[in-house]
Parts: sequence; C-alpha cells; structure tokens
Amino acid sequence: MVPVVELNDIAHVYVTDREASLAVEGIHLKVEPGEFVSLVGPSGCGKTTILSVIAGLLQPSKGAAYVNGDPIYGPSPEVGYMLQQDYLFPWRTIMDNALIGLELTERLNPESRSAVQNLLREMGLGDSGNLYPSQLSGGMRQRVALVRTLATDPGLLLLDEPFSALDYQTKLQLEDLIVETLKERGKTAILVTHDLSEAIAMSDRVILLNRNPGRIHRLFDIPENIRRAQPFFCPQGAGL
Ligand SMILES: Nc1ncnc2c1ncn2[C@@H]1O[C@H](COP(=O)(O)OP(=O)(O)OP(=O)(O)O)[C@@H](O)[C@H]1O
Repeated sequence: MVPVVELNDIAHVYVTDREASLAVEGIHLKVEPGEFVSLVGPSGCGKTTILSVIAGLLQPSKGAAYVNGDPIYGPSPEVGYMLQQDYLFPWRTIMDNALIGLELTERLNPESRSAVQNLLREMGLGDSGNLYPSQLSGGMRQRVALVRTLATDPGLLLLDEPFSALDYQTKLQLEDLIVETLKERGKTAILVTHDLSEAIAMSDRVILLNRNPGRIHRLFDIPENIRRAQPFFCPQGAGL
C-alpha cells in the first residue's frame, strides 16, 4: 500500500539576513492510510517545520517528501490543516464559515452544503449555523474549524496544537470527538503537540523529537487498551 505521507531524509535550514539555522535533520517518516500519528517534542524541535513540509507550505532544504506517492510541490486539496487558532471570519455565520473551503474550491452545491449541515449536527452544532463566531465558546469554535477542514473531504489532516487554547475538560471532549470522527471516515491524521498524554490518548503511533537540530528520538506504537487507559500511562523512557 502506498503510504499517505513519506518523508525521506528531510532536513531544513532557515536562512535569515543574520544567520542560517538547521531546524530539522535526518527526518524519515512513513504514515499509512487511516493512521493517527503524533509528533511530540519541546518548543523549537521542528514539529511545525515538518507539518509545513507535508502541507506543501515549505520546500525542505534536503530530502524528498511525498503525499499519496506524489512529490509535494505545494498545497493540495488532499491535505487539510487545522491550527491552534480557529481563524473563523467574524462577519460570516457559522454555516458560511464552514462552507468557505467548498466556495474557494468551487465545489459548493446542494449536496456538499447538506453534508456540511450533517457534519455540524454530528459536532453538536446543528442549531448554531446562523450564529456568529463571537457567540460561541472556544470549544465550539474549534469544532467549527474541524467541520470547515473536513468539508472539502481531504484524505490527510494536519492538526497543529488544535487544543492548546482550550480548558482541560473541553480539550478531553474534543480529543475524543476528533479521533472518532476521523476514524469513522477513514482519515489519516498527524497531530503536533507538546502534550505526551494527549498524543498517547489519540494516536496509533507517537513520534518523539528532540531539538538542536530537530531529530526523531523515539517511536512508540500505542495499543488500543493503553489509549483508553489515559491519562495514567506514560511509556518508559519517553524522556519528556
Ligand atoms: N521562519 C523562520 N525563520 C527562522 N527560523 C525559524 C523559522 N521558523 C522556525 N524557525 C526555527 O526553526 C526551529 C524549529 O521551529 P518549529 O516552529 O518548527 O518548532 P516547533 O517544534 O513547532 O516549536 P513550537 O512547539 O514552539 O511551535 C526553531 O529553532 C525555530 O526558531
């Protein structure tokens, strides 16, 4: 089976007018269809750099990167990106925010609109379509951001610390909802987080990075029963 993501010996150097700094080096990664993988590590270890390469937003200085077997040349409709901030447009209703990707890709029609309406309902937002972002809580806004990301039906979702602005209880609920929603739809996902217990609770596989430069330190497969036992389990030698 062709991996959804394949990174072969990726390195990236950021060059500014004052210095060149090696952000990541020697990154090898394969993510299989339907897998949920987390990248965990301290600030500056290159998590966002790796996601940006996969999203086609950054051309790596070295190495080869593929999505679904094709070299990555730029952003692709196959890849959805969900960020820490929801970036909802305050002047658009929840429904209109959720539809924006479909509008931009000229795929808005009665069928896709109805699919988004169903997604909003599944996320507990069925009655919120006519409200504006300022009328929702942080957790509700992140659920709208998830609907907006799923609306265009990308096969791969990149989740860059989507829970870090939320309170603990909301975060736990949203973690479960996201895992269930993505698994039901057979999506592949890569989550970036500082939080090892969050990564273990959500992932099939956890990749620990260290920094200076960012490198893969360890990989753990997370069995289903361990995921459900969270937040009390931490793999030995995780080193965080
Ligand atoms: N645009 C840039 N220009 C120069 N250096 C950068 C740039 N973006 C990131 N870096 C550097 O590259 C390294 C990796 O950054 P990156 O943002 O990928 O790490 P991260 O693990 O996502 O960090 P955080 O958890 O704080 O978001 C850091 O040393 C950072 O300072």
